Formats: sequence, structure tokens, C-alpha cells
Amino acid sequence: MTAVRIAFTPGEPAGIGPDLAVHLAQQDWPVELVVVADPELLQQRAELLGLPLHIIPYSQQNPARRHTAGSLTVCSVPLAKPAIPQQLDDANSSYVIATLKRAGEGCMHGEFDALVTGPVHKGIINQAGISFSGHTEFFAELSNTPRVVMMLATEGLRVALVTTHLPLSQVPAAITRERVEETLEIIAHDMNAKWGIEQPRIFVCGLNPHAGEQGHLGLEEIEHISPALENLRNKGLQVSGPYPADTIFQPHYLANADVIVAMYHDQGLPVLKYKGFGNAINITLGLPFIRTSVDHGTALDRAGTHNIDDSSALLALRTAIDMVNR
Ligand SMILES: NC(=O)C1=CN([C@@H]2O[C@H](COP(=O)(O)OP(=O)(O)OC[C@H]3O[C@@H](n4cnc5c(N)ncnc54)[C@H](O)[C@@H]3O)[C@@H](O)[C@H]2O)C=CC1
Ligand SMILES: NCC(=O)COP(=O)(O)O
Repeated sequence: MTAVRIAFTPGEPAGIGPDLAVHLAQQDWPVELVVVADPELLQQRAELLGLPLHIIPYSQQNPARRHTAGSLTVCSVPLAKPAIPQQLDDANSSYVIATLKRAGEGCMHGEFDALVTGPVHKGIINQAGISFSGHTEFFAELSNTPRVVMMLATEGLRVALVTTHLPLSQVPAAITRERVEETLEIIAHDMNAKWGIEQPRIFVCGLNPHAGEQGHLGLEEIEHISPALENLRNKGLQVSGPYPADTIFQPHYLANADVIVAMYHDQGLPVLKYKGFGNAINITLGLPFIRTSVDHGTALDRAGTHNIDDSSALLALRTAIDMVNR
């Protein structure tokens, strides 16, 4: 029987992504792990870290084999320039995009059963003239999916977002009834399909302080969020809110929720990271393939050092394996 095949993209070559790939390789896995990256980059990082790494060139034709500690199957995508840990170089931005494209297309064609992503540096990709706001948006576009949802999860808390990488000044206009409804429907669908929660209890934040204080502190709750929730309740979804964001994250409320929905990135994610940074993962809901990711960024200051925490990468891979098996 052939094994499940999971792709890992290390992301920014000057960051800790290559280190994470080397760390992941140090233990056995019940799946084939295929790292989509430059093999020399991985070999050099392993040498720097003093860890063993026997690279096996990937071939789609070979049957998938379970990963054994110390080896690593690598689907080669060449760097434009040798990468120096901790030093961003926009010459390698197109390399980063090429790895995401190769891995994402592999998932869509059924070559890979899931994708786990390491951190990319959004700034340096844009500096190279490539418009890029995040993996979430990139894979939505690659797969022609009109709406996907970013959700971060740690023990005891899941936070999903209505908007993702949007300047704060553009958030209010993006909070439309349609967008809120589509987001919540995707969450309800995927919580059921991917986690087996039949009727997920979804608690929704307002946008404004005190959820708009009956319209005295903003109208988005009255004009968009509440009508969306009402409509979804009529369709049988267990959605409640809009709640003041500074109230809903109290443990007393969280105990009754399967997912908290925040209106924007920094409304929900600081709480999630305060609770579980390092032991959390990022999952894209609504995509036609499974994608999990680390909960942190490129941590440039730690690339090539022994001072990194690989817990989120390990958890992202374990979660992807569980999701494939389910
Ligand atoms: N999934 C992704 O691709 C993500 C990418 N980013 C990108 O990362 C870049 C840097 O973002 P920052 O805000 O500086 O966040 P960051 O997460 O890279 O770093 C914040 C702090 O946490 C530390 N840190 C992060 N991960 C760590 C780990 N695994 N082990 C030990 N220490 C760790 C860093 O050293 C730093 O002190 C940005 O360009 C951002 O766009 C940020 C979040 C997610
Ligand atoms: N803060 C999480 C984050 O920005 C992750 O973005 P993405 O690259 O996974 O879309």
C-alpha cells in the first residue's frame, strides 16, 4: 500500500523555514514528506545546525514511502541566489512563489494529499514587484476559489477571520452582509466536513467597540453583521452575536463556542497567540485541498541558530496527517 504524500514548503529561504524542514526530517513520519525547495539550501542549513540529512530526489513516478528519520525527499526548485540566513534578498522572491505554485498545483492534481507551509516574508516578495498578501489569498487564487477563510487553532480556542491581510482603513467597507454570510457558511461546512462537528457553535464578534453600542459607536453591526446572522439562523446554522470582542474572549464564553469569528486580523489573532503561540496552527478553510501552516513568521533573527521552537511546524504536520486520515 502506498503512503500518504504531504508537501512542505519552507517559505522564505533566509528565515527559519529551511531549519524547520531539517527539524521535521529528524523523526519518522507515517507519511511521505516531500519538501518543495532548493536541496542545496536544505543541505547547507542542516550542516549549519549540525543535523544529519540524506536528501532523496523526489520523483512523482515513485510510490510514496513513509518518511524515515534523517532522510528527506526533496522536490527541487532552484534558488535564484544562494540564501544567507537572516539576510533577505528580493532576488529569491520568485523562488518562494515558485515553491508555493509547485506545491499548490501538486495538491490540486492529487499528487500531494495535503500541504503544510512554512513562513514567507510578505514584504520582500512585494519588494521584488510581485503582488502578494499571503498564502491564504495566493492559494485561493491558484485554485480559483472565490472565498476562503483563515482560521488559527490552539488547544481550547479556534479563531477565524472575516477579512485577512487588509489595511485597517479598508476593513469597514469589506464587512458586508454577503461576506459575513459566505465566511460563516464556509466555517460551518468545514467544521462539519473536516472535524465532524455537526452543528458548530459559532460566536461572532462585532466590528466596533462594544459591538457598536446599538448604533452609537458604528453601524456595521446593525447594517451588515446582524442581518447576516439572522439569515444564517433561518438556514439552521448555530451562529450568535455580534458580541463585543473584548467580552467574547472571556473563558466563560469560550467554553460554549467551537469557533470565534473576528472581523479582522488583529482583532482575533493577538488573543489566539497570547493563549497558544508556538502550539497553534493556521488552517485555510474552503480550499479544495488541505493546507495547514505554522502560527509564526519568518523569525529572521533565529534562522540558522539552535534557538528555534519547532512545535508549531510539528503540530501543523500532525494536523495535516490527521485531516487526510479523516
Ligand atoms: N505563515 C506565514 O507565512 C507568516 C508569515 N509572517 C511574516 O513573517 C515576517 C516577520 O513577522 P514578525 O511579525 O516579525 O513575526 P515572527 O513570528 O517572525 O517573529 C516574532 C518574534 O517571535 C520569534 N519567533 C517566531 N517564531 C519563532 C519560532 N518558531 N521559534 C522561536 N522564536 C520564534 C521571533 O524570533 C521574533 O522575536 C513578516 O514578513 C510576516 O509577513 C508572519 C506570520 C505568518
Ligand atoms: N498571522 C497569520 C498570517 O498572516 C498567515 O498568513 P498566510 O500567509 O498563511 O496567509
